[in-house]
Amino acid sequence: MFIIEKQGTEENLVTSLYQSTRDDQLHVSAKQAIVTGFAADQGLFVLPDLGANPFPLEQLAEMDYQMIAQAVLERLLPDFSQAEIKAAIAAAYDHSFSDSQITPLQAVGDFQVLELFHGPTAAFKDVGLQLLPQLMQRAVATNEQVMVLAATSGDTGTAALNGFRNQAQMGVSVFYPDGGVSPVQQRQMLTTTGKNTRVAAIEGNFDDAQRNVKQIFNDAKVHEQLTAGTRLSSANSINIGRLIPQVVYYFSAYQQLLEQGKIELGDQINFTVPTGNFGDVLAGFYAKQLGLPIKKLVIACNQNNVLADFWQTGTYDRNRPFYQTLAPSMDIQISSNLERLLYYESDGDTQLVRQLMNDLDRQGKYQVPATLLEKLRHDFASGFTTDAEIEATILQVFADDHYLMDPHTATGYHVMRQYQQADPDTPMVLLSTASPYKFVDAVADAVLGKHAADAQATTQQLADYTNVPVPPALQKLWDLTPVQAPRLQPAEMAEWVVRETNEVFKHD
Ligand SMILES: N[C@@H](CCOP(=O)(O)O)C(=O)O
Repeated sequence: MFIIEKQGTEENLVTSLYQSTRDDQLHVSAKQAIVTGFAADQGLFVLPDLGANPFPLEQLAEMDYQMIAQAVLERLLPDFSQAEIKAAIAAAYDHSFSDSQITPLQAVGDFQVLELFHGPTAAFKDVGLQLLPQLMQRAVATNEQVMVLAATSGDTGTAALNGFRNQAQMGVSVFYPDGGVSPVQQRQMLTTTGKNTRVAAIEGNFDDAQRNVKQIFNDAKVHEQLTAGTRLSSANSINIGRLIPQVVYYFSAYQQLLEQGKIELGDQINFTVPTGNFGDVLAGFYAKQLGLPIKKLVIACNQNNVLADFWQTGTYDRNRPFYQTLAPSMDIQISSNLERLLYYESDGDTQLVRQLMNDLDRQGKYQVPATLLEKLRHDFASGFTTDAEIEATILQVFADDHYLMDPHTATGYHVMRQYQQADPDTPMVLLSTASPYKFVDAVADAVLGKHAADAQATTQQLADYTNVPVPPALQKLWDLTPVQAPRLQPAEMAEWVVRETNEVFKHD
């Protein structure tokens, strides 16, 4: 079916094709999948056989981050040449991360934290969004231009703006829920500007923003009004080019555990992953399919615990109250990437996936067959953390281990400890998704019992008290002048995209 094999030449002659999760006849190449972002039938692009060409695990101990990335991308993006992948990786990671390991693994007390926040915007999204523009640049036709849309609950927005800012042939438009992101996240977005960047606040939550962005991709009227040669794509993890770079840090974590002598090659390990849109934890599933010895991926939700309930009951039901929590980047009820997992765990049953997604659209819920639920439970466990537990966790971990966690990482920590009661012996890695200074109010409330009226003052107080350094990008935030973001109704987004996209590309 799909041949994923190197031919020994610089040119990658592979013919594998991506397809939609909802239609096995809708085929595209990896490059098309990245430039398009989202399938025409509203499905997500998937490479059907992830395990066809396993990662060379026996070589992992000798690899640095860039080499691991090369091996992962060659397997998952088969129509990119080795040279294209190498150049994209170098451009993405050689200078923009403050740690040479890119995603360093820290031992904290009796557990390991994979720190994913050493990129330019201090969140894990940088890992994908430093590389996606480089991949897109090598995939887009020379006579075309791409406006990349991002719905954000805080972190994706800034990382997308930073990654795509001033990239030739590309623009980026970000939609964030008004009042639904932290003050630091908002300021980051409003100060990360370039001539091809646009930001708008929307009246609604992340799900409203994401739903409308998805509609815009396949809105014929929008496409008719765009300047000729303009395409739309996505900076969210629905874009396979955003998700695949995240697979790399699972291998990197394993490599660092080997290097530190904490495991031997072949040992199974667990990961706990705070997740909202399901991209981060799905990347772990991809790593497992490529051969990484992962026993369990533990999904950590905040009070918006639709995923935890799903794993409990087999029913995904978004008909429930939407909470604004202390972990706002995970304030999401429609976890888009779960669709990809349903595709893989049902052995590529596109008809079933289409049916479930139709149920979700029409009734706001779906139920999976018992056999599928069993498979999901085999690979994943789940749990959730309330705001009160997030605060208590931040305080406790700081008091016990002098490690300062952001609220999303604390969400993960709490669920990780619950899970470890059932499996205390398998080595566990907790993914830390963002710098605590992106959520200073919540972190200061937990550690200091209060926060100041403005986030800059709180940042200083927290840094003085904890001695944990503020990432440079967040330190200089307060010297920059924010732009004013328009406030849109979700129904106004399409018209705004047309107008701003044509404006961005009018001189190209
Ligand atoms: N949590 C994100 C929003 C959606 O996630 P993504 O991984 O699909 O971009 C955010 O903080 O913006």
